[in-house]
Amino acid sequence: MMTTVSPSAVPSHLDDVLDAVRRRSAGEVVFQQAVEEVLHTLGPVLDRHPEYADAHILERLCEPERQIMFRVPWVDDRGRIQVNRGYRVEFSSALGPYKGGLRFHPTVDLSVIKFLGFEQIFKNALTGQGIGAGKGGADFDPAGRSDAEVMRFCQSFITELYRHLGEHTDVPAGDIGVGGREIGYMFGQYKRIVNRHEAGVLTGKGVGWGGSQGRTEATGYGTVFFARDMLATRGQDLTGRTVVVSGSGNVAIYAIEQAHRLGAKVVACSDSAGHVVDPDGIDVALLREIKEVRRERLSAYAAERPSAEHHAFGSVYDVPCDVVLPCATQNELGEDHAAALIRNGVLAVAEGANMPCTPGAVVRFREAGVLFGPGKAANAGGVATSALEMSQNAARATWSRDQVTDRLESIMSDIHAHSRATADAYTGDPDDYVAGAAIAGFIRVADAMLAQGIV
Ligand SMILES: NC(=O)c1ccc[n+]([C@@H]2O[C@H](COP(=O)([O-])OP(=O)(O)OC[C@H]3O[C@@H](n4cnc5c(N)ncnc54)[C@H](O)[C@@H]3O)[C@@H](O)[C@H]2O)c1
Repeated sequence: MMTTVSPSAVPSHLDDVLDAVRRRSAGEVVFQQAVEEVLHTLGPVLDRHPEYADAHILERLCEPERQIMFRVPWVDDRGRIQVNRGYRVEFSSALGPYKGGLRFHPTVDLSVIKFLGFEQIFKNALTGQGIGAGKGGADFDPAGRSDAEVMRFCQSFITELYRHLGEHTDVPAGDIGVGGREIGYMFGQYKRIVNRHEAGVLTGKGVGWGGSQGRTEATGYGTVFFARDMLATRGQDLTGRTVVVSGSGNVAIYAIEQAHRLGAKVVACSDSAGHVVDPDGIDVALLREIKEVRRERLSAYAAERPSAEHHAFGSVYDVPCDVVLPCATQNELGEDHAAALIRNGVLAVAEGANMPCTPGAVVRFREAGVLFGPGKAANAGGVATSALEMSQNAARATWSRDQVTDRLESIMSDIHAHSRATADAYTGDPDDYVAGAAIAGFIRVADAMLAQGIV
């Protein structure tokens, strides 16, 4: 029998859920952080909708539908046997097939994959498309590995994971360390095993063989559209603004490109070995050549660009700017960084990465009146465009780059408007995008779960 949770009992209900997560997922620090961030925003919605608590929606959402962990053995170029650990956490299929990227990075563990999968639930719901939520990856480090080693790793990884995938079941994409090259190797092995050219099983494919125009650029472009829309609420725009971007991978590169298109100047970006400051504006063609083709460090950028300086120490967030786009990794922007950015007059922060700002940094930005766009909303353009890729695959259709970018722009505007309106309706503060994005995503998933019964 279900218990009835009255509004006055909501805070203790949230505490109970959080306590259970902490107990069951002991030691999974970033997963707990992601759950706490969402749960802290949900009080007002549970007050108004006791049916969600009565149906134990939160208890169910915090427990993945399925967690898969597996051995990934492979042979390196010197003939030595290597063993990595692979993961796929299938969090929620309430809105569609599990959907979310694969991350290949030495820091990957179950906690990291669960935090990313949990975030994906609300982000994917917010896009308004028919996609559930999942995330996966491995503690494999592609840095310094030859193409042949990366191929053998990807083949071994998918030889185990393929049985859990399918265009109606679970559809992975890229994330840190997984780009077009890795998706190609994994798709090839999947096709070989199942003997079907099932284009919709992975997104981020090459444009010539089932990929969508504009998918590579979508996350970075979408983050900049979101920043532009936030600024517009204060009668401001990006023209002539100084921007700092962290990271120099897929999301960062195309955020820089779109920021330049909209009239801003990006003066700094980073990688895990330092950052570059380029007062003339980052040269995107050179950055792409160094990062996407040569796969070198940012120091190579500074060596070839007279206006740029490379800093192996210090932080990219010490560089004065109007807008900051953290596009590297989780918890990379802490309270001290936020304080430095605020001192230097930052107006807006849009998270291209997932959870790059620590909870303390978010509080600082909000208290200082800085516009803050959380990753769930600001970086949803990537997965939204992955869903467009799935639509094209299902229809055996190919859309033009302009069609895809126009759709992306309108999806990002809808996410922005919906997050803002939801924040206003539940907290009375339309600028509270953190609450607005989480609540809007939560309501869509919760309503689907109520309709689908206890599963
Ligand atoms: N690729 C997508 O479509 C997508 C979509 C939504 C969110 N994201 C998120 O965006 C972020 C970046 O993903 P990506 O796809 O660009 O990966 P990527 O591998 O292409 O790039 C990651 C970048 O971050 C840098 N980096 C990693 N750790 C760092 C550190 N500690 N300090 C500074 N730089 C560091 C790397 O050097 C690299 O430049 C991740 O948080 C990812 O989850 C990606």
